[in-house]
Amino acid sequence: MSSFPDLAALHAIGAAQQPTYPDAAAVDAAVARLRRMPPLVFAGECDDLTAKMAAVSRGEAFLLQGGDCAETFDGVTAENVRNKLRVLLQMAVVLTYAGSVPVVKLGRLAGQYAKPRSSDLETREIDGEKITLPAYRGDAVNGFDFTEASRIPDPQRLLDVYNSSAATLNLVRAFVTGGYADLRQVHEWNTDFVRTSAAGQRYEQVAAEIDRAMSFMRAIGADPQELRRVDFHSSHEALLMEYEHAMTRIDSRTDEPYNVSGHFVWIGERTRQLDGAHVEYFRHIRNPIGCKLGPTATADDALDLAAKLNPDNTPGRLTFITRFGASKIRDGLPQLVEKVTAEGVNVAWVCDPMHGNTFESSTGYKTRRFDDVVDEVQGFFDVHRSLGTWPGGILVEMTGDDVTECIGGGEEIDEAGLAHRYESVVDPRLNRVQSLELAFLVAEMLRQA
Ligand SMILES: O=C[C@H](O)[C@H](O)COP(=O)(O)O
Ligand SMILES: C=C(OP(=O)(O)O)C(=O)O
Repeated sequence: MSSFPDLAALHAIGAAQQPTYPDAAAVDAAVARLRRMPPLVFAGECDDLTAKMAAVSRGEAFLLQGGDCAETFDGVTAENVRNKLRVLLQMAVVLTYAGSVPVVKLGRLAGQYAKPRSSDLETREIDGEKITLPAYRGDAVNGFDFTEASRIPDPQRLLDVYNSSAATLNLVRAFVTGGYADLRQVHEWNTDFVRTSAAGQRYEQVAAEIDRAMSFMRAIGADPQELRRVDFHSSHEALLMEYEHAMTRIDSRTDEPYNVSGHFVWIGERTRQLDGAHVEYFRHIRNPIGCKLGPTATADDALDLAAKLNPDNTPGRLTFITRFGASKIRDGLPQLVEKVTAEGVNVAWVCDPMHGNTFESSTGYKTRRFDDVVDEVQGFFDVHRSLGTWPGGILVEMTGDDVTECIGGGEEIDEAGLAHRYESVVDPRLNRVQSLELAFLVAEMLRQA
């Protein structure tokens, strides 16, 4: 493999979805500062996750990847991080217990601050006048406020991404190793609000069964450490060349480059061009990586990407995250899986049931139907079952709060109800009850798989 390219070489190739910074000297200063910062994750931890993803690709484990569509700097609070983690832990318990499968837990957090956009511009009508400004590209790039000043890309934000990710990851590490993720807390994660929902009551039954199993284990003198903590890793879309390149370090053990801003990083649907800068960057780093595949991806695209991103065919290195949309997955996915499998390519298949199912409600909100999300996951399981391959996991945009951003679910949120608490700055997330409901439905699919 050729040597790790410098930033200028990547830009010369052409990187899609990058901001245009007005002040090049300020960008250089931010990048130089980032290059001196300590890593947020260790290369050895990334290797551990690669081994876990290899188990996923072999059909021995299931991936649960979840978190906000776009993290915000204001959202870095203990309450917000804990709420998100709590729902992810609940979902993992449901999948592990009801689905009877080991679950690899991966937060879409501590780095998910940059967003690709369909359009470079956003137009709003204010006091009868149409105003057009640069689109919001995530807190890593510019501000959400709809003002000219706020929408100017500011490289100082790259340092804010580092600091916010460090704070989040620090708290997550404390939660998952410091007792909060102890399985004896399984009831505590079921907050009052969720407990009163149908999914919460179902969860309570699972929690009671786990309690009984643990009492039994204690009675026979077994109290394994694995019950007191969980392995939890971080992930984000590695979109911004300046940030991701500056956060890449040569591992002292192996002399290989690793992205040390997150354990798992992925290439988005809009930046997976085979000859583009993102694929070029990703082929050099040694982290476990993902690549989104949408409805326009062909089986040959998937094979070409696998050959370039994982030439040694290392198990666990590459995950294909498919995001077709509920109406397209049953027609589109089989040819990809069939050909990739026939060629003996090692990948984990993961379903993102969010990004192919977005539409604008009559009330003007970007939303998704809970039923479409479930239907896409069901289609994903159906396709894999018919081909004898393993449906390796799900990637969901979710939050630990009671937002009203997706339509449907047991709470029956309707289009009018979206206005009640719509907080996402880009795409709609499942709220905590919808997330738990989805976990029960997927556990059922897993049981049948
Ligand atoms: O999260 C994914 C993308 O960034 C998002 O769907 C793009 O949204 P847009 O079409 O509103 O730009
Ligand atoms: C942008 C995203 O998805 P996609 O690249 O699949 O559109 C995302 O997961 O945030």
